Amino acid sequence: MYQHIKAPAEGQKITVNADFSLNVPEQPIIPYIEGDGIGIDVGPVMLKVVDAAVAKAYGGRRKISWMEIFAGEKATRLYGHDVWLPEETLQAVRDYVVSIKGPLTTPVSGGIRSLNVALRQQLDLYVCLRPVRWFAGVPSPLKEPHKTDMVIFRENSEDIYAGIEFEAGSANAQKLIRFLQDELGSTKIRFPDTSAIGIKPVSREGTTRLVRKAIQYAIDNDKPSVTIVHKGNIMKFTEGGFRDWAYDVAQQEFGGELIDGGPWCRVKNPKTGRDILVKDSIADAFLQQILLRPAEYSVIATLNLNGDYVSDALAAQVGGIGIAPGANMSDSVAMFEATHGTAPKYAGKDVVNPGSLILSAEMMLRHMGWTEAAGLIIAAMEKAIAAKCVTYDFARLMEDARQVSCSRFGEVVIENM
Ligand SMILES: NC(=O)C1=CN([C@@H]2O[C@H](COP(=O)(O)OP(=O)(O)OC[C@H]3O[C@@H](n4cnc5c(N)ncnc54)[C@H](OP(=O)(O)O)[C@@H]3O)[C@@H](O)[C@H]2O)C=CC1
Ligand SMILES: O=C(O)CCC(=O)C(=O)O
Ligand SMILES: [Mg+2]
Repeated sequence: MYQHIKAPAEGQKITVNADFSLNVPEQPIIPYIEGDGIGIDVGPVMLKVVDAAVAKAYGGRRKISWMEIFAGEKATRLYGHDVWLPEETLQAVRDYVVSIKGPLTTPVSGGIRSLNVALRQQLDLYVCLRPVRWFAGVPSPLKEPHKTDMVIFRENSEDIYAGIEFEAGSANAQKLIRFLQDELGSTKIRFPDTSAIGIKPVSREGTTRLVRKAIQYAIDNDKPSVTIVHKGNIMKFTEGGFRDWAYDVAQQEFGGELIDGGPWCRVKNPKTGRDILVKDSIADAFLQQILLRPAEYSVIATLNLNGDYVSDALAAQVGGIGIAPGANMSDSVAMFEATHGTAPKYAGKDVVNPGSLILSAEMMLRHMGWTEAAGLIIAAMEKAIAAKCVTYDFARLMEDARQVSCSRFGEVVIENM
């Protein structure tokens, strides 16, 4: 029994088999978190678009029973002023297997730690999957935006995001600094009295499970390459470890053969017989390569912070974070979410682009095997964009665009199904 979550009267849970495949009933219950800021704008539009696509694709045979669950500011209003991520929300995400969320606010400097990161860590959603591709007609700063077609596998459970940080001047920061100096011989902390300290855990286990998913994705989707993005020249044991362990996965688990003595290697795709090139790139150079030579990159495997930067940078190449979807996944549980944040200045104004959350829902439908409904959403969005009927973010970059509101864009997508 839940305290504030109301389970719908109709519908069943999605369940997971031992091999992690899903049993999806005809009327699955799917939990959703509305989110803070523009969550109130994009959330309802996404729900309407998905319902319309499912109705159109399956003529009433299939239907989603949405179940609102709570996090962020809305949770504090319901559960108490300090309850940002109620235990029953985590439980529902676990129990119902597939869910979707809007953005959640994280204050800078003080205040609560990220609820987004907490959801990922507490549910061990270790893959942050962010596909980036261009839709015809979307305004882009690139001359050839269609050449950007990548899928980011961002490690979602480790790195600087673990939140092991101590404030400058605090007793714990001082204790840790003294330990580093006295016990570990560190002489490199430039201003020990006024330093804040953060710890960056990166493990072989965390790297291996992420890279395994990335290479398997390349195999299943017939992709030409997997690029390991890291800053291992500077952070030798964390980011450098990530690179070395990633190559180990390619060789030891997928039979990768070294090219010219390595470390690049070639994995034979058992499904197609084609080669998958496994290579690496140092993160700063990678950020210029994706602008200058995007066609050379396909599947990207990277650490948590790099993945955060790279996903917004790549989104900009194909229209911005207003249209960039994503998912947080473990082997069994998947939580879909927009790549963008709460954009507070636009909250409640019905102006932002709901495309990112709609496309995250499209990924969700595909994950459930409801590919016909997913296909309808893609085709309808393409038509809306081709007709230049777009929200402000695209309209300001397009000639002769017809600017529409967030909710109207959703209606146009539905009309085009
Ligand atoms: N997963 C999550 O829940 C995430 C949460 N956040 C949180 O969100 C808050 C705000 O973060 P901030 O860094 O400002 O990043 P945001 O993504 O919220 O917004 C940055 C800018 O991106 C553009 N933008 C974002 N969403 C849309 C959209 N749907 N349609 C069109 N344009 C969009 C706007 O650009 P313009 O001004 O040019 O119109 C906006 O000002 C922070 O608390 C942060 O922690 C951030 C990222 C992810
Ligand atoms: O948790 C946050 O507030 C920001 C997260 C973020 O930027 C992301 O997941 O891309
Ligand atoms: Mg981000």
